Amino acid sequence: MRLVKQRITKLIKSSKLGSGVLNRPFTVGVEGNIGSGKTTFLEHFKNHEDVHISAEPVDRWRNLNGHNLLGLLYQDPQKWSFTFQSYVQLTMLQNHLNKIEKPVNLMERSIFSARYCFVEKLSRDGILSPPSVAVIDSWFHWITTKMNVDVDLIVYLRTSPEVVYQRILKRNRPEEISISLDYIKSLHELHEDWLYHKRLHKCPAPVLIVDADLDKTKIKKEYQRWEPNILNKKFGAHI
Ligand SMILES: Nc1ncnc2c1ncn2[C@@H]1O[C@H](COP(=O)(O)OP(=O)(O)OP(=O)(O)O)[C@@H](O)[C@H]1O
Ligand SMILES: Nc1nc(=O)c2ncn([C@H]3C[C@H](O)[C@@H](CO)O3)c2[nH]1
Repeated sequence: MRLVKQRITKLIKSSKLGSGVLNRPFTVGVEGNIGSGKTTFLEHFKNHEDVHISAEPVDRWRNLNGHNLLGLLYQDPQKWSFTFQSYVQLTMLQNHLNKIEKPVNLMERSIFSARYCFVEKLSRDGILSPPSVAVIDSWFHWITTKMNVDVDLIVYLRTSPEVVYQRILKRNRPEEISISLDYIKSLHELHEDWLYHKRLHKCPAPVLIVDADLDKTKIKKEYQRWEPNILNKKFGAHI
């Protein structure tokens, strides 16, 4: 309760731009590796009257004025990763700032995982050059200090790389045919450092850990276990 009080006080004191401080719903960031089940998790909540789903804007990344930026990224990351990350940062910012009427906003990923997991990976691999990372970071810093992109809770769909890799193969998204198990393992370690060990970048909110390796037949109970924390409309009740 003390933590919630602190966050409400921070919201009231915060003079951030963006959607204002008191008309922001209880915002939950659903994070996890590729194929960890984020979309499936959101499906579980999508018919709840108090919940708005902010899906990851993958369709926009696959068609920006006819350009499939996601496809270009995976075909030639050296050439297209800056272009792609620039557009990811814009579209995720738009998701954060969307005017939501409902008390709970469930976001699929966030501006934070784009920076702390994906950009981090591209930077460490030397695919994004230091000047490119510096530009992305400059935008990220301005956005996260001047705009109201706060998240109140993170749900981390924690998985094993081998499990999600099989799911990705089975789902067979055309752009993802070049994804390797090594890439999935690296993204897993970055999620773990950020959300489990909390030794990478600062964590923007408390983290709930969901065992997302559980198969579809068993995972519903795991989702239901966390409903009270996620449907925390008391927090968002003031909008
Ligand atoms: N618990 C589960 N058990 C088995 N298969 C699952 C489970 N959750 C999701 N899947 C399957 O794995 C694939 C990826 O699931 P989903 O699209 O929900 O993941 P995601 O995290 O949204 O992926 P991405 O990061 O690529 O958007 C889908 O084919 C889905 O049906
Ligand atoms: N490079 C990169 N940066 C991001 O910020 C990012 N966010 C998501 N993705 C990829 C993962 C899935 O293939 C697909 C759907 O999540 O998009 C990203 N890829």
